[in-house]
Amino acid sequence: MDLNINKTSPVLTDPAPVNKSRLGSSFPSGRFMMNSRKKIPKLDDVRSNGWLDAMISSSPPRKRLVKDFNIEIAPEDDFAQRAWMLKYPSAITSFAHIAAQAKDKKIAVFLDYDGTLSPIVDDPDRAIMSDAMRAAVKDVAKYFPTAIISGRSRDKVYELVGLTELYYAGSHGMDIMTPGHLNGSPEDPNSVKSTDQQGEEVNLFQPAKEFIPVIEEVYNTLVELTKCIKGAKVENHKFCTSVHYRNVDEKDWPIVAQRVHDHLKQYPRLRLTHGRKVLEVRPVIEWNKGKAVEFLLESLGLSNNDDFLPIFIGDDKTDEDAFKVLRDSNRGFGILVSSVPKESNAFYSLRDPSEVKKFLKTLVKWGKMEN
Ligand SMILES: O=P(O)(O)OC[C@H]1O[C@H](O[C@H]2O[C@H](CO)[C@@H](O)[C@H](O)[C@H]2O)[C@H](O)[C@@H](O)[C@@H]1O
Repeated sequence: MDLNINKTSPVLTDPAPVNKSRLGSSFPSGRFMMNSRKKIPKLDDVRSNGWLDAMISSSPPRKRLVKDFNIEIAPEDDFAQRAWMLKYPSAITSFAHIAAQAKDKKIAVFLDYDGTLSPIVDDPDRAIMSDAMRAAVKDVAKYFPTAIISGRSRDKVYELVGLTELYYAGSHGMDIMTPGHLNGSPEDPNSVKSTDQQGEEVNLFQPAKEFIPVIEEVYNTLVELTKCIKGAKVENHKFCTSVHYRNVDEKDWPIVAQRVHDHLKQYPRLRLTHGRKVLEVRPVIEWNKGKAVEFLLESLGLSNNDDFLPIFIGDDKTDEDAFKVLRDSNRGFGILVSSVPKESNAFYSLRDPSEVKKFLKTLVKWGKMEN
């Protein structure tokens, strides 16, 4: 299949947020928000379409160190933080409320990886989960069906987590593995039988299968296009590809953005989304982490609202799709991992992976009492 025929711009579905304070930009933030009837805009200059601003604001500001006193202060004022915490209360201090919601139901746990189970670090290959976190996740899986849904490739996230007790979905949910005995969706052309690392029969659901060659092609070209930009790193996740700029000098960010945008103009069936200091190239298909949660709930037999309470814990924009599915369908809820105020479709919050671990341990204690 030729995905390379139309020479118009890639379709962007995530409008880039505008950070006016950093660049003094006055461009409207919704400029690239579009529906099928609207004309696809040209992406001629990343400065003028908000994407550069989005790159700058894509990671929470670091805490400021007051050198003389050796103390850290957060850039946000206390009042804003407290107001935000009222809107998104801590899942730890609200645990009694969560337990009350879960009464007579079985909890299903969905976890993001980067920034949730492992702290954000400069080198994506060194985003290692601590042994204590691994033990907490393993314990959770003893009491509750547990799945990891990551932007990374499924193989990579399995390698990092290393627990056989969990379900795994990689590439933002475009690669889902479920146990073979669950039958899968035999009629669905996106479903295939396979075997896992232990040789067990599994079902793979891969709704973006046809994009594998084009993602490979784009990955290879993006590696070439960014190889002379110091600090840039491109990852191939099989169904999507990421261009990291966390370690690129800020003055070179426009070059990264421009090269990625320019290259994608020739791929109308690919879109660009934005994570934490990373640009992500994804197929234009109606699939995301929210759809993956729905798929897993359905295929694992957990979709009856009266019996199951799904919880999704994540830190990034792509996790919002899952939070939204849970909020809109009024079943379960999202927990946003963030130490700074952010608008979210989640109901609760946790500050960082260490609080995620604490929450998971609390969940296990409660699970033990209930079982
Ligand atoms: O859905 P996730 O599991 O959260 O994956 C999202 C992206 O995570 C990784 O990048 C992020 O974490 C890196 C390690 O801490 C960090 O260096 C990078 O700046 C973050 O964007 C992963 O490398 C990406 O490919 C994933 O898409």
